[in-house]
Amino acid sequence: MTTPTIGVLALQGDVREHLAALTECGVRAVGVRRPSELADVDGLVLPGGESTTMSKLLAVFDLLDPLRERISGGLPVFGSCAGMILLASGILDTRPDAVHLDALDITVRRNAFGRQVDSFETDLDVTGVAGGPVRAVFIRAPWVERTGPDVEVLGAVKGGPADGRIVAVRQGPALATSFHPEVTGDLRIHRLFAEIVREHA
Ligand SMILES: NC(=O)CC[C@H](N)C(=O)O
Repeated sequence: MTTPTIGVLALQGDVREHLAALTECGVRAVGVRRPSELADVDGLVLPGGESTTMSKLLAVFDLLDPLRERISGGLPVFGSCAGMILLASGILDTRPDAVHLDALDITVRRNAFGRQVDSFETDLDVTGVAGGPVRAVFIRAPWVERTGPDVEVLGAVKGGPADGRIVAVRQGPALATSFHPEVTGDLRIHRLFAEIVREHA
């Protein structure tokens, strides 16, 4: 395949950081705000930010139906933090009208790590990521409370009050992390996603 084009949903959240990380991975990285832009990408990153705000903006920007269609057509997607929440099939502790895109057969709990530890960092082994643990940065992050039979658990917290909580998952072309790989300068998660995009092209 020629260089894949990977979009970053650019409605809200840490769009620039994902665009920079993807560009460093050698793919063409573009912001996606319109259905025509969505139609042109080989994969899409849903960034961290605020999932209920992004839910509303998806509808305002007429992206909800086209995005659902592309996901059911097998578009590779990577959601980090709020992006993971949007990709889930079930969401706990959210607004009743929050959007779930059903790309992953998981139930997530929003803001699961609690207020005292709203933000923290830890080292995490991630299946499929070679070269040692990933530095995982959690910012008012969700965790995964249920995984369906087709979901592969790629990473879970080790130690502390959240020991064993699932924070990285994959189901076919859909990848999600509770944490923010775009803020650490470690490109391995973005490279993994770029590989998934190439495989599915
Ligand atoms: N850093 C993040 O993406 C936080 C997610 C946010 N707590 C939400 O519920 O959408």
